[in-house]
Amino acid sequence: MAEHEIDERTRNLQRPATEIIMSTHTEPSEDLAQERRKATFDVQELSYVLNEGKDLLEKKQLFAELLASTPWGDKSRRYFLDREEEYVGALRAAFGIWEKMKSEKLSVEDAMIMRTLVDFPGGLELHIGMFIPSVMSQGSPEQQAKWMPLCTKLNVIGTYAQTELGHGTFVRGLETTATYDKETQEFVLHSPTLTSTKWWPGGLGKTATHAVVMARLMLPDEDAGAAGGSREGEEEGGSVGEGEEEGGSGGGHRTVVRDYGPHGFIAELRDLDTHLPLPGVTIGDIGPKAGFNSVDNGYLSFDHVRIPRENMLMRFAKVTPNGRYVPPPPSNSKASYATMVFVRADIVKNSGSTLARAVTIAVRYAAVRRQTAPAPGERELQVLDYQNCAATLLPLLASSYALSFMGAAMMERYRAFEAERDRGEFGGLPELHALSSGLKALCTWIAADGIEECRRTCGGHGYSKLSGLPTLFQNYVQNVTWEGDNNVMCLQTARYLIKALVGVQQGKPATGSAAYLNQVSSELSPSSRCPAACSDCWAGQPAVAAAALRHAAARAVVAAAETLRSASLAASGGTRQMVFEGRPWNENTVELIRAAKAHCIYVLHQTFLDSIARLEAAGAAGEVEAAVEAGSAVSGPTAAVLRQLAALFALEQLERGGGGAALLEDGYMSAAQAASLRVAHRGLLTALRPNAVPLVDAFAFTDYHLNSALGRSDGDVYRGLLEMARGSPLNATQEGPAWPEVLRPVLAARSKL
Ligand SMILES: Cc1cc2nc3c(=O)[nH]c(=O)nc-3n(C[C@H](O)[C@H](O)[C@H](O)COP(=O)(O)OP(=O)(O)OC[C@H]3O[C@@H](n4cnc5c(N)ncnc54)[C@H](O)[C@@H]3O)c2cc1C
Repeated sequence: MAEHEIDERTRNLQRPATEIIMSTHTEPSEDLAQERRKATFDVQELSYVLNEGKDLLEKKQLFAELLASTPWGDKSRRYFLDREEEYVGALRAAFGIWEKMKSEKLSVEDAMIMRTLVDFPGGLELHIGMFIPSVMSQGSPEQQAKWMPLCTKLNVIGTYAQTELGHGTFVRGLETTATYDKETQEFVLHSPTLTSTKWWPGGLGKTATHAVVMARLMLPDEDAGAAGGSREGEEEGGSVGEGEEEGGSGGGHRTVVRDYGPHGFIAELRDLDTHLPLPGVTIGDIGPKAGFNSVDNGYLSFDHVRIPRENMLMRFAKVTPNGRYVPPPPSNSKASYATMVFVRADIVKNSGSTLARAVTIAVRYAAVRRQTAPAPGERELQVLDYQNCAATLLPLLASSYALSFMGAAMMERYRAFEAERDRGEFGGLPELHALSSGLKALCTWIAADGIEECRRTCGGHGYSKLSGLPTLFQNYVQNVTWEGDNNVMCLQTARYLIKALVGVQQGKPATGSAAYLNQVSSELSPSSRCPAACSDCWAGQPAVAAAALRHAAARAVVAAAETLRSASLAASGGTRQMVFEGRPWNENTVELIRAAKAHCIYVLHQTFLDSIARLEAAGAAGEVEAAVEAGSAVSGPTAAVLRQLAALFALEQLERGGGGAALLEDGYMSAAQAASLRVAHRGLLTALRPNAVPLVDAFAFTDYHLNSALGRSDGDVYRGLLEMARGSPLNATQEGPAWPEVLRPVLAARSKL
């Protein structure tokens, strides 16, 4: 930098101007410290609840320090990487964790914590998240014995290739085929159309050596061949395929095959020494995406590629050496439902912590960001004190708590189900499956939309990647699509709810989260009215808001069922039988999705209230200290704040989420009650404001995990921005990379003017 000397006269001239500025200047760190002094509850106590106890919380903090000191875990350049660097860096991080796991004998759970903290999704995601689980859940004992050691030693890297260019949601429509050759006891994998090209699988582009490929199983149909024709509509296969051998004439021989639908096959894609694609395999990266660019999502097609018979995953369905199909036992569908429930419960769990990260960043920043002095000479206001900012951030804070409690409850329910399953009981599975599907959708919608709202509330600095929010959103938003598009997920829940309602009407009680449908006739009777007598009731009596959400859910389910019933009339030939497919279903999906959402909102709120009651009851019992450290108890002041959050969550759904409008239309709520609900909502914003920063602190995210200039726990946001910006590759030289060849020639022209 050029020498810059300042003489004393210049300094003296300027000094009074600085004094004017400093008279109203504030230190962000001091603002944040001041916010923390306002807490009305024990932050640490709540941190233990949100982090599953003191031990786990301390472990996370220790891991964060350890990871920050590794070259592959260092995040200082994270926001400046180009695509290639991101891809390589994310893989290095994944291998780094894998090495640590071995060298320090860490558990899988520890490695998963590290993976969350490093927060660098890479080419190994699908190996861990889908390939290994597929081998474990769908592979026979022999297949597990063969593939698992290779997987855990990283001798092979796998992915899961289901989605194709032409099909995702409709799995039965996949076009990749696996045709059995009895003579060689091999399957021939083939992509017969452009649209059968596999598209999207993570790690497929440049990392994976193997994939579990979902392909339509085609077996020779001996009977049809002998008869010289095809047999349509038979049980297992569903449809019958018929084809001429490649080349047409082939000695005049015709192969007749039966289509048994999609099955999983392990296919080797790349040579293990050279990493080049094997003959007949076309493979590559699908290019840049809205986010998640450190992952090499890929494309793949097969040109008559042979794999051994043993590579079909055969824990359930089997193909014998002579090409006979052995169908899966009925327990197969239950097992695969159970796996889906687990994955979706995990997504629900992550939705809470992801939204909480965004809210932590935005609330801390809004508490130190000051704009607009109320009067000349006064300090500008913290933007969190503007009601519009509070009205955005505090309900999102409430949602992050609602989602976190829901995630913990879903996991608990899944574990309870596992115990039942081990006793051979599957009765609770349909309800759990329906619930996890709808909650997957609702929670990921709330989280994804919430992150973006947090970003907008941070003004200009929220648009900077250094805030952490753009990357968080870009990487998270895919959750509304993958593992089942959210609308399609809601439709699964709606189907369950309507069937449960029909069951109730036929005298079969609904159970679990849908049990409220048992009282649907009294709930929706003309005399059923909202009990809120004043605005204080909405905020202070949890049962009032809970009743309103329950009524909204019951009304939405009944409305969807009535719509479907009348649409079904024509399709069912006037029998009044519900039709759960085809036009009656497809032309009414808006009402059906609405019903699923209303149900899940009710469940989220109810779970929030139940969790608080349980924590408070444990806090009032003996052995409190141990229970608090285990994260299973809170004291009265903490429970009181949590109840305010639960109330705000409910009122937000009623006031802004559309639930209230439905209740007005229904006649359950009067115009006066709607007005008092609004007053109560605004009152809760004021009541929760002093605890805003303590409540985000309770999530106890480390600065390493947040990687945000705006979310720093010390509040020193402007220094944070400057420090991080200095790392920009554009700042590597003072004149910048365009100077020599682009800028200089243009600017040099000025001397010729
Ligand atoms: C980041 C990312 C990673 C992925 N990773 C993998 C992977 O590793 N392996 C893999 O195999 N796949 C992967 N996928 C693919 C993913 O699973 C699918 O994109 C997803 O299941 C949605 O299917 P689709 O793309 O066919 O959407 P579509 O089904 O085409 O959806 C388009 C629209 O139609 C609506 N719709 C579709 N069907 C219905 C219906 N029956 N009723 C009502 N509405 C309907 C949807 O709601 C949506 O609005 C990934 C996708 C993404 C974005």
